[in-house]
Parts: sequence; structure tokens; C-alpha cells
Amino acid sequence: MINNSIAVIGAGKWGQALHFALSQKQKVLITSRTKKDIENFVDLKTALECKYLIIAIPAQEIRSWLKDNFVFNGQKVLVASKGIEASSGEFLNEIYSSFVPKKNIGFISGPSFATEVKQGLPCALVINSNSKKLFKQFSPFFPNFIKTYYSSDVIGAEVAGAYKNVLAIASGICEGLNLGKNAQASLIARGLVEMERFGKFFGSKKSTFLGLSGAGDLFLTANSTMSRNYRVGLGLALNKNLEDILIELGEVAEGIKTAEAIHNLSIKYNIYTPIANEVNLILDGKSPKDSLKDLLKH
Ligand SMILES: NC(=O)C1=CN([C@@H]2O[C@H](COP(=O)(O)OP(=O)(O)OC[C@H]3O[C@@H](n4cnc5c(N)ncnc54)[C@H](O)[C@@H]3O)[C@@H](O)[C@H]2O)C=CC1
Ligand SMILES: O=C(CO)COP(=O)(O)O
Repeated sequence: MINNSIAVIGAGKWGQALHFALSQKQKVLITSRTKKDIENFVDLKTALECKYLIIAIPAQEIRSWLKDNFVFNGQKVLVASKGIEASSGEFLNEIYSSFVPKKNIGFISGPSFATEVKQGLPCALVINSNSKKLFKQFSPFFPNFIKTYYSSDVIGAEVAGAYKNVLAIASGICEGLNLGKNAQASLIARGLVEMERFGKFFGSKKSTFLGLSGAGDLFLTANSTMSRNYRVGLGLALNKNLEDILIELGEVAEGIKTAEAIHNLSIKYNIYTPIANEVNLILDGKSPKDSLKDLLKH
């Protein structure tokens, strides 16, 4: 039996920040695999009885989590994750479509470091859904310091949110190699073109890439050491081992698996994705300096 309340599923950095933000206006429950000392923490069964769910678990874990835990009972779902499943190359909206009807689901995108949201600093986010009604239901839950926009371009928002993580790794490498601000700006600009081209193949709108979900989130993530993906890039440029980088990070960096997913999709569909492919090769052991040479070739 579902009741009228809201629950966040996943109490990592983003889940906790969204829980904090939405709790400004109403009571919001939160749950996670391991019990945490957070106000209104509940078990998963209680959370799943809520009408409104915000799911903030890493992209690569979603399919198995849904299979093992989720029973659709009329809930409205907001997906907070950003990534593409590497094992299948499927977008999150495709994975969720086996579990939740399209009119019941939306995807959050836009520039939003959890740390800043948790401090109540202002930002603007997009709720992407086939259903404007769903946007109108979730939007009032957001606090005054978050402005929400609606978009029906679910695939565009998904591609942008996932791709910018890969470009943030590339940008971190650029800084780690001390290539300068010109190089970094060139990389980010070409990255934006690249992710728009990739998105277009899957039916995304160009305008999505020029707005909050695309340029907005890319400029944020690819310019700051607050980004986990950017820090992965910095580590790679310093020839650190990926395993050590991830231990030091202690949190998810979605760009790693998403680079693999983009690489595979680009081969399958013959899409030109040079930066993402070089990031994928670097993650597989190629020297960042050799990648730079290859990217600069005429
Ligand atoms: N941290 C941020 O600033 C933002 C993160 N995101 C996205 O939100 C998603 C989650 O990121 P964070 O919360 O920051 O990561 P995190 O590493 O801080 O936390 C991940 C959470 O997922 C849980 N989890 C992992 N595997 C699970 C499984 N199999 N079943 C159930 N729970 C599982 C972990 O216990 C942890 O609580 C990612 O896709 C990320 O790209 C999106 C916007 C901002
Ligand atoms: O998506 C994010 C900000 O919008 C967070 O990026 P990172 O996962 O790289 O920290």
C-alpha cells in the first residue's frame, strides 16, 4: 500500500544532499544498504511504500538493484544517477522502462555538486520526463534555493549527464599534465560538440546540450577539483594506478564505466567520439601524453 510521502533511496553524497534539500519543505524519508545515522532514516520496505521516490544509486548498480528490490506499486520516480550501463550500453531510461511506466518516471540533470546543495547554495536543475504532470508533482518539493525547469528530452539529459563525467576525466588529465587553460577550454568546447553529436544519434535535442544539462553541467564538472571524475583525471595524469585513485576517492566516479559504454556504442553505431575513446584507452593503460598527441593530429 503506498502512502503520500517521499523517500530518497541511496544515502551516498547525492542522496543525502537531495534529502537535505527536499526536507526543507516537507518530511522526507531516506534509506540505504547500510544503516546510517540520518534523520528519518527508514528500512527499504518502508521507503518503497512511499508514492514519490528519488533513486540515487550508481548507474552500474541500478539494473540489479531494481531486479532484487523494486516492486512497482504506482510510485512516481525521479532518477538522480548519471551514467550509461557499460555491460549492455543501455541508457538508464531503457533499464528503468522494464520496471516503471514512462509516465511515472523523470530524470534529474544540471550542474549540482552535492556539497554545495547540502550547504543550501543556489542552483538550477532540470526534471526530464515524458510527463509534464510528473514535473509538476515533484517540482514543489524542491526548496527555494533550487530552481527547477522542465524538459521532455529525457535521452538528451541522460547523454549529457553521463558524457560530461567522461569529459571531466579528460579535463582533469589536461590540468594534471599542465597543458594550460587554452588546451582545457579547447577540450571542453570540443567535448561539448562531441557529446551533442553522440546524443543526436540517439534522438537528443541540440538545445539540451546548450542548457543546464549539457553546457551547464559540463562547465561545472570539467573545471573543478570538487568533481570526483575530474580528480580521477588528475590522478591518471600523475601516472597513479586507477585502483589507488579509486581507493583515495572513496566515492563513485561514473565517467570510468561510462567511457567504456560510449566507446562500445561508438563502435557499434559508427559515431565519432575521439575524446571519450582516448579517455577509455587511458583508463585501459594508454599514456595520457600519447593520447594528447593522437588528439592533436590533423
Ligand atoms: N555527488 C554529486 O555531486 C552528484 C552525483 N550524481 C550522481 O548520483 C549518483 C550517486 O552518486 P553519489 O551519491 O555522489 O555517490 P556515492 O559514492 O557518494 O554514493 C553511492 C551510494 O549508492 C549506494 N550503492 C552502491 N551500490 C549499491 C547497490 N548495489 N544497491 C544499493 N545501493 C548501492 C552506496 O551505498 C552509496 O550510498 C551517481 O550516478 C552520480 O553521478 C548526480 C549529481 C550530483
Ligand atoms: O554530477 C555532478 C555535478 O553535477 C557531480 O560530478 P562528479 O561525480 O564528477 O563529482
